[in-house]
Amino acid sequence: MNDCKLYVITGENYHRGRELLDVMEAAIRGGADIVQLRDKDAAPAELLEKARALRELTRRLGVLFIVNDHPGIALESDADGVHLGQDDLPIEDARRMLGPERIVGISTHSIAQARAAEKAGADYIGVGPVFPTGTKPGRAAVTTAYVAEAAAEIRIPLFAIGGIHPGNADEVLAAGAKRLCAVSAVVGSPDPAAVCRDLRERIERRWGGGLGRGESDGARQAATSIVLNGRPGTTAAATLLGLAEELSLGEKRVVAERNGVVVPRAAWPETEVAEGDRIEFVHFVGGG
Ligand SMILES: Cc1ncc(COP(=O)(O)OP(=O)(O)O)c(N)n1
Ligand SMILES: Cc1ncsc1CCOP(=O)(O)O
Ligand SMILES: [Mg+2]
Repeated sequence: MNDCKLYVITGENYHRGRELLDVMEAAIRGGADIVQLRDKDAAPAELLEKARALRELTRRLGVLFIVNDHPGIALESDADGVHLGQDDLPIEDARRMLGPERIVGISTHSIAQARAAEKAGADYIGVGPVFPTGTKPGRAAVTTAYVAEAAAEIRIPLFAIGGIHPGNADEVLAAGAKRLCAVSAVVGSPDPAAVCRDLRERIERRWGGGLGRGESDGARQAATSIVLNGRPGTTAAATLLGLAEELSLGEKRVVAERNGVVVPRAAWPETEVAEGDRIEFVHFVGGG
């Protein structure tokens, strides 16, 4: 998940009658590369149904999918991971439930919480709310001072969150955040794709666009620029198999195309991923 830059969280109160999947697909097509299902109102069965639908969408479009608050739903929907709050299940317990491969992220509101999260093995932290926000009413803003403090010290990826929109994103990036997260600015917009494009461009203008997969915040690895499922990106993978594994697709029923030609799975290990390749992974749907 190290190369994820723009995290978009669902917020159906903001969707203005639009379908959840349509809004989130627009966000992903605009540049969101990690998506979270956050729904405080849905009953468990409805939440699971939404999680499964978002899992299918995110897999088809090649982005990560996280479930807020509910490790059990994350497992049942085969999500990539779970996001925990400070008052939720401890990281160690979530890790035991989800195993070493899935992502466990946690909200932090102070440098002490960030240090504890890193020590406990979190894969990423949320840092916020940076600004006051109607999505978390009554929660004090941590300000960009905490963003700067965390960015200077914490080695796992951090996503700045809370009241972030194109008009203030540069301030958050200038404080040291390399990754942004938003709810209302994206899903409340009539054009979620345009807002995501704007936020992504700001991130890339500040930090560069070629952050490779597997890169830690401290060290850049060699990266190959490719177009993956229609979106420009980079990979550190040398082969199609490596790329599929990076995307957690190694075991999945997907068809791969490289530059318009279908590549049989048996040939993935020796099919090199080269600069400028157009690669599509298509989720295989259907029975029989
Ligand atoms: C990426 C990200 N960061 C922070 C949060 C907030 O989580 P939490 O503090 O548990 O609050 P709720 O979202 O559960 O209201 C998040 N969901 N995602
Ligand atoms: C869930 C959450 N956690 C900290 S701030 C926040 C809300 C972010 O929503 P918005 O981007 O609409 O301010
Ligand atoms: Mg929570």
